Amino acid sequence: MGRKYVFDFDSTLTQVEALDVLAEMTLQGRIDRDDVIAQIQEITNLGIDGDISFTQSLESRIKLLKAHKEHLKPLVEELRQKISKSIASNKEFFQKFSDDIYVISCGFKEFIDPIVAEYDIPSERVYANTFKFDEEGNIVGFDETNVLATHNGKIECLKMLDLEGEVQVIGDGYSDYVMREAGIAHKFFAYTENVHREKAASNADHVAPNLDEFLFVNDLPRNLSYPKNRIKILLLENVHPVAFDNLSEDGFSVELVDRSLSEDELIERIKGVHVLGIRSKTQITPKVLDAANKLLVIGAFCIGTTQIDLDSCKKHGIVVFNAPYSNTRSVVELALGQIIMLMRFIFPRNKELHSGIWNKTASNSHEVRGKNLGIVGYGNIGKQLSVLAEAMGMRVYYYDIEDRLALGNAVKCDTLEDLLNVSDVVSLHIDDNPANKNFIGERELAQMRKGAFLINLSRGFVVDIPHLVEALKTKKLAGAAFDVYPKEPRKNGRFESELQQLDNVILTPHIGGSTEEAQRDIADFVPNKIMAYINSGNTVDAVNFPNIRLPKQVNAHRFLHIHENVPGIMARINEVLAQYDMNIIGQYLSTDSDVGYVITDLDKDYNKQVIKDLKRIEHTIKFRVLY
Ligand SMILES: NC(=O)C1=CN([C@@H]2O[C@H](COP(=O)(O)OP(=O)(O)OC[C@H]3O[C@@H](n4cnc5c(N)ncnc54)[C@H](O)[C@@H]3O)[C@@H](O)[C@H]2O)C=CC1
Ligand SMILES: O=C(O)C(=O)COP(=O)(O)O
Repeated sequence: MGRKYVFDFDSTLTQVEALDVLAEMTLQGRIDRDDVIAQIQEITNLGIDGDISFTQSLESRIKLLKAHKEHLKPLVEELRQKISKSIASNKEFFQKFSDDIYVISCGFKEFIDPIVAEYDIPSERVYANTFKFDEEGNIVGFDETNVLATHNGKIECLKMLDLEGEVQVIGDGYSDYVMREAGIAHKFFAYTENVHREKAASNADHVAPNLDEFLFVNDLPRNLSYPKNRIKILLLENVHPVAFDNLSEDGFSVELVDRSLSEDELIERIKGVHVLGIRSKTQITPKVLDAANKLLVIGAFCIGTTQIDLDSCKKHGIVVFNAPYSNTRSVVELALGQIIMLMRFIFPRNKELHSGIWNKTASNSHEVRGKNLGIVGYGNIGKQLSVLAEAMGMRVYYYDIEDRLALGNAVKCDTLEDLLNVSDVVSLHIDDNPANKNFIGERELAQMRKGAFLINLSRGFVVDIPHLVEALKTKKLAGAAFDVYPKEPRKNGRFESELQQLDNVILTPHIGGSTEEAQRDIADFVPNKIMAYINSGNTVDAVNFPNIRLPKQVNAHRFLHIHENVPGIMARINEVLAQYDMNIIGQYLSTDSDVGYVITDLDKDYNKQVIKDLKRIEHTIKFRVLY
């Protein structure tokens, strides 16, 4: 005996409560509009949660509404735009199971019928109230003889229907749950895509954050093979809240942690996590990756990626993205500020004055105009600094191991020594490659001008700190500004460094890229990359993986196969597909020396056994099905 599916309408099939929308329309232009809308919403909620009788709730709302027949057409138009997202994307289910789907709603047939008709639910399977109109077409009441106008009317309604087979109820409210409580329905799915009502959720057999989850649990035809709410995302290190919004709005289950986690903590937390978001502090080691049984992608919500073992990630089929541009401007602005602060000895003056000492002096204070700025590492940050520093009248010299075109009037130095010899300020912007450890050591410090300044906003290990301390103490250098350190704490609290208490040394706690603007931009950039990979397999801009931009696939399944790059895998994949008579409508391959990434788009229906066979192909690292 088949199953029957009983759907609620308001806030389940649509994102909204239709009577609230109607109120917005009818009350337009009235000065007490906001008050009346608030009253209506409150009454709606009281009714849904069963705190007042439904008839009472309906009567009061209709009275406040003052609606007219003519409002119904625009109302339906509006509701059409407000179909719940996962309902709209699973139209096929409604079409295929049309005979088994019912709507039982305490709303009104006048607006429900036209909406659900588009989902192949005919009027005779829609059970709802009907309006009463006066001669002028004003809505003055409702058919009071309808059971759905009474308290717990849904129970009576479903009883009268006397449906055969297992009855499943899908709705957002307690008034839907009561059908299950009364024993007429067999299962109640609390539908939370639009609103989470605790009273319904806590009583439900299953909480369905969307229709994908409901269809998945029942193994029914669906648009997504795996519901997004089952994809777990763990975001560490206090990433900007917009990242949470972006990812949860797309349907993922997102958890936030405001600090970095140690290896042991991460090993504990990473199980079952599909997407991990980190910043510069979290170390992703092979041990962490071994524990990451579900991990598909890591988002570095920063520029640097050496905290991540990129090769191990690749071997595990884990794709890594970063945000290479979002915080560059913020770093540049801080560097500019530090150049001025250092050359004017502002921090020593500031410290003196805070401790009650007035020391007005021009000694050693200089304008930055006409001074030589040496930029080491002429990449995204170095180049921007070059342009802005020239705008302040500085003469820019730069050194890079790669050939980099000079911007403006900047002068390229052939050797680091040339740059160090000529610069009044040296600013380090080389990348976080471990080969850059102690890049500025005793010899390089000796090559700097007497009385020069050193700025490091790149990575702490790039400078040999004991030798720098020596150079500062002996006054070889007149000052330094450091934002990064060889050892940085995982969370806010105590910090110790040999650079503390030195004259004219500005210390900041790795905040070069920590501005609202930069973090906000990263919170869009990285989630977009993550979503593009999870939702369609795109790896454009991945830092450790063959890059591939895929076309949007409509009406097809997409198989993503990651394997070790050894000869013959592609042929094996296609052999398996041929065995199952699968029609390939598109196939894309991208490889690097270690891995191959094959994406195959196929006609709709397929034998599930094919997945097992594809996973069994030797050298397979990961396999995933989309749609
Ligand atoms: N303090 C903070 O909050 C932030 C720090 N950073 C750090 O800033 C640094 C620079 O970032 P981007 O400009 O985006 O990197 P980038 O990759 O665009 O540029 C780095 C440049 O350094 C050059 N380079 C590398 N090693 C070198 C060497 N030994 N000698 C000379 N040149 C060398 C590269 O060829 C490249 O042109 C990175 O280490 C990054 O992690 C980035 C953002 C925020
Ligand atoms: O972007 C980078 O590489 C940085 O150093 C900034 O890191 P953060 O996001 O502040 O941990």
